[in-house]
Amino acid sequence: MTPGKKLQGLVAATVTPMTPDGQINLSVIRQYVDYLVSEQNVKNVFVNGTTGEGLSLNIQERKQLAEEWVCQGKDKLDHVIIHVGALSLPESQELARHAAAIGASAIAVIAPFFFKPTNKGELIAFLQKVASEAPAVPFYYYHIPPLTGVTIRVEELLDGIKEQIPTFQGVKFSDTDLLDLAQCINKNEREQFVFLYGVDEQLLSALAIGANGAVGSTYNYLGRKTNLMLQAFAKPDLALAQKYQFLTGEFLNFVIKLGFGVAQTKAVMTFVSGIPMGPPRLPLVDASEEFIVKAKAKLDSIVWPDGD
Ligand SMILES: CC(=O)N[C@@H]([C@@H](O)[C@H](O)[C@H](O)CO)[C@@H](O)CC(=O)C(=O)O
Repeated sequence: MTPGKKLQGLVAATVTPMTPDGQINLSVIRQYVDYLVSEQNVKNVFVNGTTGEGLSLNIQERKQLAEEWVCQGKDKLDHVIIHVGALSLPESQELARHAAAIGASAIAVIAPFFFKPTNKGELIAFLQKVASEAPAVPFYYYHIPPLTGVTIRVEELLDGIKEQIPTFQGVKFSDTDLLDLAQCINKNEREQFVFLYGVDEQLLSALAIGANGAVGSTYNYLGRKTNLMLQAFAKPDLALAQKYQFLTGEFLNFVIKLGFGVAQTKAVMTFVSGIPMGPPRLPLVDASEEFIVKAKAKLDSIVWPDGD
């Protein structure tokens, strides 16, 4: 890992490999790291998040996964961000201390979503209690209202947050409310915070507004293509960047209509990378054979601007 290197560009929201009988499968993580770096040109990972089924794992499993990613990512990955959010504050704090002890690059925390914070003060109080357990580790708020139901606007959250959470580094913004994102970026005049966008099918819009990078599930297997979109945007060659966004959108639009979530991401990642990611954990169920056949045919049919 590269301490001090600014987090930008793509971050793969990793899936959690599992054995056919549903145990976490640490043995393929080394291969997974090598695949992301060499085949997808992605050198940052977000572990135990939504795609990683973090909230469906027990504390022990989450710690083992965090350790394996940090260990295998050493000298290969730039950033290993560990999601340590949990419904129970002491569990979240324990995971934060653990992430700090193993040398994670950063931690992130989702809003608690059973008993939900109802205002900014309650949410910040929870985040602060977790962040303070890892006082030397950069901290990200993981905003994903479609799943948490916590809709407190990030723009509001940012005011004065650094005073309460000195390690606050930025936001993983997994929402379609680009007005909120734009207001956050507009407030970030001194560029002290990092905004990583989490809705892969509309990343280009977020880049135009000023997002620094992205965390998402598709960067596991479309990282190389999305990196080409980032390059085109930076050039700037907007028409080329749009072409990449339209094509990833075409794939996602197709699979979303079939029913697309973490189980399906595991299946796609398995057939694209050749690494067995295994089944998801209940209540999620395996992607159907029909889904796999159709998704593979769709992905194979796409002709990318780089000729692939
Ligand atoms: C709801 C959801 O799973 N969103 C994904 C996206 O990458 C999503 O899979 C993609 O945009 C396709 O819809 C990420 O934001 C989640 C994520 O980064 C994570 O796993 O922590």
